[in-house]
Amino acid sequence: MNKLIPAIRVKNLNFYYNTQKVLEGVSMDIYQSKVTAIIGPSGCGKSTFLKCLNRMIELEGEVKIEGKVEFFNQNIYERRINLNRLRRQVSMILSKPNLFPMSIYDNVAYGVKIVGWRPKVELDEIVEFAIKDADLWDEVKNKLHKSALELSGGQQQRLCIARALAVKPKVLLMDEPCFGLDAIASMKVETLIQSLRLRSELTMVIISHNLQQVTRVSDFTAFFYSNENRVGQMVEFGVTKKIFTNPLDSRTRDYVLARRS
Ligand SMILES: Nc1ncnc2c1ncn2[C@@H]1O[C@H](COP(=O)(O)OP(=O)(O)OP(=O)(O)O)[C@@H](O)[C@H]1O
Repeated sequence: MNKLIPAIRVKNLNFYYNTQKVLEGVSMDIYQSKVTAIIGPSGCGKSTFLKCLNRMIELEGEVKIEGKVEFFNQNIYERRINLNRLRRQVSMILSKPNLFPMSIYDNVAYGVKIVGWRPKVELDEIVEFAIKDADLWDEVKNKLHKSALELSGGQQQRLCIARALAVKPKVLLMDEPCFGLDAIASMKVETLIQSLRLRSELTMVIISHNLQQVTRVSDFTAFFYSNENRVGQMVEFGVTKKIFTNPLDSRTRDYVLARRS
């Protein structure tokens, strides 16, 4: 394996909703250009953790964060961080597609326009490239000005990915991106993740309950689990193949085996 460079370093992260502690002592590196999967039982704090990586968690209300999250060596919880810039560079794909009620074209152009004015030809090109990057071009090229909400669930999810790609993020956080999709739509999203993994500098973090999918798409896996006080911890992190064939911790082994059988 080539030298691994951390895009994000999480150092001793504790997280609270109000006074309720949800995550404790999470430390891990998320490597550049790799896919890291987060797995674990429901309620162990996977989504919460993901939202801490671009400060989306602060939209959840009264929250407290201790520890550090460094994005290319800068602590994102420092006061002077530009949140809009951070969330463009560390972009989030939710389990339910969250498109705007506007055209396919405008959805993808939206974030690009916020960053700054561009001539129409340039914008057209960015939109086309992003939709091609999201493996959706052939399906939508003749209806770019139709409502994005008329697309199927799987197409909407790939359009969300196109919208994120249009502003050239460094990291893509995906929270169960295939949730609720049928097998074919789910496979298309998975194929897209595979193709982004092969040909780009993009770093991806994906939460999935589908462990078969995790073994197919990820390079590294982190296993989260709630302790006896129902506080989430990262129990084990490693190369995906090792986590699934020879984990160190019995809790990881039990979870991986139970969900495979
Ligand atoms: N906005 C919120 N306010 C208060 N508590 C919350 C909030 N969101 C989540 N929680 C609680 O935090 C804990 C962790 O939730 P989280 O959604 O991060 O877990 P998860 O591992 O992603 O679960 P799942 O696999 O079911 O999506 C749970 O006990 C949950 O009830």
